Amino acid sequence: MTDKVFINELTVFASIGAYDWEHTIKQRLIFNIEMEWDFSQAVAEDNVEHCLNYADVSEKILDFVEKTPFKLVETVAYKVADLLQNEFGIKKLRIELHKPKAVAQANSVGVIITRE
Ligand SMILES: Nc1nc2c(c(=O)[nH]1)N=C([C@H](O)[C@@H](O)CO)CN2
Repeated sequence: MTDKVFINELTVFASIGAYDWEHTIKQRLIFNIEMEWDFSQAVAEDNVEHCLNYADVSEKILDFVEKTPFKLVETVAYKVADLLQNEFGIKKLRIELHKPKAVAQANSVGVIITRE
């Protein structure tokens, strides 16, 4: 049995880009995240204290990414994965990170990483 908490289309305005001009503006990044979590204790007690609280996870990501300048989307994805594993004890996760409009002919581009 596998239980997962997900967050879809979490949107952050970040200082992100490989080129200097990109750091004179804020650009949109969009996260889709899946995190494995055993629900059994939260369900047994029907208690938010034992769940992986998606509001807390979202707030942590928004705070970190809004405050930190990055060059590559790869770096953002790796650092957010580290943050979630260290702060929340999440063992397995998948992060899909979109940078919309970075390529004019594409809706979005980005990266996908998994941690097992
Ligand atoms: N694999 C990547 N390719 C590119 C990145 C990136 O972060 N990862 N970034 C850029 C530029 O910042 C681009 O988005 C702006 O023109 C180019 N390629």
